[in-house]
Amino acid sequence: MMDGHEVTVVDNFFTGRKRNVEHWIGHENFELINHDVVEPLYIEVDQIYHLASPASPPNYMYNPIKTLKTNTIGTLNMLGLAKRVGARLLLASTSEVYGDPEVHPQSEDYWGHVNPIGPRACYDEGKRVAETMCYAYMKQEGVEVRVARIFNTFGPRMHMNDGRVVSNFILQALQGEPLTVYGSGSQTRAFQYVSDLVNGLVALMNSNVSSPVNLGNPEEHTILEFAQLIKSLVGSGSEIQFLSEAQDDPQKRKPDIRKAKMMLAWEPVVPLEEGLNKAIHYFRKELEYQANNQYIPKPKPARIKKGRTRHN
Ligand SMILES: O=c1ccn([C@@H]2O[C@H](COP(=O)(O)OP(=O)(O)O[C@H]3OC[C@@H](O)[C@H](O)[C@H]3O)[C@@H](O)[C@H]2O)c(=O)[nH]1
Repeated sequence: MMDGHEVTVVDNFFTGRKRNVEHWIGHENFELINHDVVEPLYIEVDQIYHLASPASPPNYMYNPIKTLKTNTIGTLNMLGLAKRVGARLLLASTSEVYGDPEVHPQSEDYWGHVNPIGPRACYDEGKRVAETMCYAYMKQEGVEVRVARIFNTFGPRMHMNDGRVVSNFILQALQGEPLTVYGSGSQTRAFQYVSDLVNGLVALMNSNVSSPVNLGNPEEHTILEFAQLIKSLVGSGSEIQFLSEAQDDPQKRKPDIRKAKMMLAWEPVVPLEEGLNKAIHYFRKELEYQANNQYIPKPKPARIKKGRTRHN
């Protein structure tokens, strides 16, 4: 929008929030449509960033059929729209297409290790078939596609109830609650800050790279290290609580980003601690906002019925 593009945001608000975009309402380049991509959409566009789908494991497992419909029927609808109007489509795919990987770090040519009938399948298999659909439309119909395999990402405007590890740990640390580590905490992840991802998505969309590209920050830590780091950045006295491990939880994950560096001249630039401090600041404000804006329904005054005689 700041570059002069007209942007139409399409959201069914299943996990999104109007408050995340309300500051743009009224801007001449901005439009917001309340729509679910599982239904067809007829608009005129040049580029489609197909980001729809819950991405947090508790959210996508909450309604697996809906997650599957969004990633299959929703992707078909968006590819159909791209074909009709001659638009380029960028699919937000995921590091979860690599499953619980046997190759480390994960590069784009790794086919993955996914349980097709496990609890995560609605999302990881959903995204895998979404990629398949993109390349079928490219080959058969000539639709221009871009596929970003997005690794763990965090930042301001994540939902308080998102359920992913960074927002959970920050909120727990801020409220003095125990930080919930699933399993031993020896599993690893590498987290990128949201602005790095956005720059990567725009670079990929406007590149000529049609094959999948990993977008992530390769700085890898164990989940226990994340818990300790967040505790110390918040200055929290919270305990660390070990809970049972999540089923099919990938044990190691770290992106190989050589392709993005070479073909998009992109790499993450926001250091982990700087990004975490921004997210901590955001959630601190959110907790204050919530405390000051609790909706407490007032008791209704008794209704006085007019024009009726009361019979005892
Ligand atoms: O409170 C928590 C939450 C999560 N975890 C652990 O922290 C790790 C990361 O979990 P998250 O839920 O944040 O994210 P995951 O890596 O499992 O999945 C994510 O992968 C990449 C993206 O496609 C998605 O954002 C999401 O599916 C897991 O090992 C999980 O078990 C905790 O220890 N405690």
